[in-house]
Amino acid sequence: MNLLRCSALSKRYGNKLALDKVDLTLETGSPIALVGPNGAGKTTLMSLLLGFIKPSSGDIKVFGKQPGSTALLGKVAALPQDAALDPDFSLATQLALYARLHGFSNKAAAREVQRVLALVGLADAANALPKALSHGMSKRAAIAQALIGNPKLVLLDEPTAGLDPVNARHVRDLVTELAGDITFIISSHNLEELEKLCGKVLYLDHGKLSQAVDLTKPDSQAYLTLQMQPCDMTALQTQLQKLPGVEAIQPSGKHTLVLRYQPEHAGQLDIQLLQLLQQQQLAYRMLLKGRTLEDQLFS
Ligand SMILES: Nc1ncnc2c1ncn2[C@@H]1O[C@H](COP(=O)(O)OP(=O)(O)OP(=O)(O)O)[C@@H](O)[C@H]1O
Repeated sequence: MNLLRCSALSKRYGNKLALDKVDLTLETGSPIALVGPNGAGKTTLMSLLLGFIKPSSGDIKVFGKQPGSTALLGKVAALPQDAALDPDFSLATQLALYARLHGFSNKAAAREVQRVLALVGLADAANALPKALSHGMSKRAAIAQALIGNPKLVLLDEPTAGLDPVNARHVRDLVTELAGDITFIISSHNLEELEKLCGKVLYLDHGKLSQAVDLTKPDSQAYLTLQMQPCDMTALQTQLQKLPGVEAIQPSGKHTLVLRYQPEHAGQLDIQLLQLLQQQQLAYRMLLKGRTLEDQLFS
């Protein structure tokens, strides 16, 4: 199903061009990452998707409709980065109010609150005040708010920023669990996390959509990423270069090498590489077919 279609979408604030003729078509499905340096235009694109602001020129359609139109009411939701509930009213009271605003009756709103709180693992905290919640619980409560009414598209802005590893994982698991019913667009600077969660990565830079990486497809060229235990990386690189089919080797970080090879060698190269490490009595930490998202975007 078509999720989003932008054609020559531009947004200008005064003389600042925040989005510059973005053409983009996205289908519903696995989570989509939106990455790019500070000021690249990510929040602007999210705000356009939600209908909070209007394009300066070009066109944008979400599920075939104009963002902000009544046809999209309840279908599109967002978790802003600094989302916060009123500290002094219980979760149940506030979420019920949001559910009422979505058109639920009093009774249905109470059921909806229970449903979304259970989804985020906060069923027991319905009567808690937001000021009594940990940062991780507050984030989950804000996600619960975004899930009211069963939206089909949910935009998450830095959903795990500032969370400890356990709570961050909880949020990631939640997104993975819900991704069958909801398409998520996640804006984040955490590439490792996005790699775990997303099927597609959009890279914005200076308002232009400069790359779109499909993580569900193998790298178009053949790569292996080898992460070693500390060893003489220069000597290892010389050895690896001699393996049949290896075209180029690029260091990536202190103990990691990215090998580009001729695709016809895909069947044997990883085995030959492991044999070489065994002969040399070298220990590796990880051997990955393909490249990390960071290497795909920046090398
Ligand atoms: N209301 C505004 N008025 C003027 N300029 C703005 C406004 N909002 C954003 N900008 C500018 O537009 C550009 C894109 O901003 P945007 O917030 O969309 O980037 P971003 O990719 O979300 O950045 P970050 O990663 O820092 O959140 C920036 O140069 C920013 O300064």
